Amino acid sequence: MNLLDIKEAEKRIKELREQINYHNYRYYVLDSPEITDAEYDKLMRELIALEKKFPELITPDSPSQRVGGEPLPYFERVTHREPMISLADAFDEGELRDFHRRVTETVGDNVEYVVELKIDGLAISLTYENGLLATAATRGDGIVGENVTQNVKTIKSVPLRLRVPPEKTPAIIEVRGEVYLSKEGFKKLNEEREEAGLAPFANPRNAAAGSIRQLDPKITAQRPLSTFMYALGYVEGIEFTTHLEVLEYYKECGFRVNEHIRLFNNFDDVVNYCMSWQEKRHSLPYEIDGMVIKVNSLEFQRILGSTAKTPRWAIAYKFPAEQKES
Ligand SMILES: NC(=O)c1cc2c(N)ncc(C(N)=O)c2s1
Repeated sequence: MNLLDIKEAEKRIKELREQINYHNYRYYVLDSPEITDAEYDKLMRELIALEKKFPELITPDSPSQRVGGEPLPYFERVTHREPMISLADAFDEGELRDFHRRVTETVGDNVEYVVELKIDGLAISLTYENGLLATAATRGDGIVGENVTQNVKTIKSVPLRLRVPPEKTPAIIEVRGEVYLSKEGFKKLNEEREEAGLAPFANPRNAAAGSIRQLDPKITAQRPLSTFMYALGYVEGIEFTTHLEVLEYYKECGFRVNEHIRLFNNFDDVVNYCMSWQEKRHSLPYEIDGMVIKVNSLEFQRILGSTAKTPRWAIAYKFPAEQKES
């Protein structure tokens, strides 16, 4: 095997890695593939064959590294650099307006809010070091979570490397969001479980949690999990001034960010938007259990701070429980 072979292989492996990562991004993040599954599989087969021949050329962001390794005996614990907060709940319009009044008493009337859907899945924290996915952890108790990196790497909407240029790549960033199963994916999974004589999952949230907290990544890899990223944890090497900027940056990085996120500068619109989703949510392809309202300015978030348990700059509006069809 002469030096030329290895140099040629290295060039071709880099090309294939970038092409396949791009096509994963197109299919799983933008939901608009450019090639057929057969063409994608062909690229994957060529990459795996080349990496088999030249294992020293395998890199951590190679799409071949997504398919899980051996089952783990247990999950290691991970301490979040920045705690994962839990939100206070508002159950009606009055409680929403109380939140707004408390905010304006502290930062004044000129405040913008970002309003987002509250995805009914499992919270996750992804730590990228110099642009590479280093650790994925569950929320746990907010301070310490479980290391589920091998499982999260099987989720194709999670980039193994941030899709931004080096000058926009932070040394460290904790990207937070939700892993979820679509209503369709949940239904199909439960049909498979019933056929296999296994107990069905009660709801998509339990199914997502059960799929991520699997010790065997090959089982996780078979589950149609997806993600929406929506919050920032610890970050080093990049500055943001608003929450909306963080979400725009996440899109540049190649994360899935929910399309129904809106910015409002008056609270009546916030309330109307939240109420409008009480019925509309039934037409969504995934489950939500409410809305999340956040002060957009990160400076105002710092001024408002947090109570012992929850931020003063955000609140969850929970939809009233529905009568289950009997
Ligand atoms: N516990 C939390 O802080 C959050 C939980 C959730 C959730 N389940 N879905 C969406 C958001 C969001 N868009 O911010 C948040 S924030």
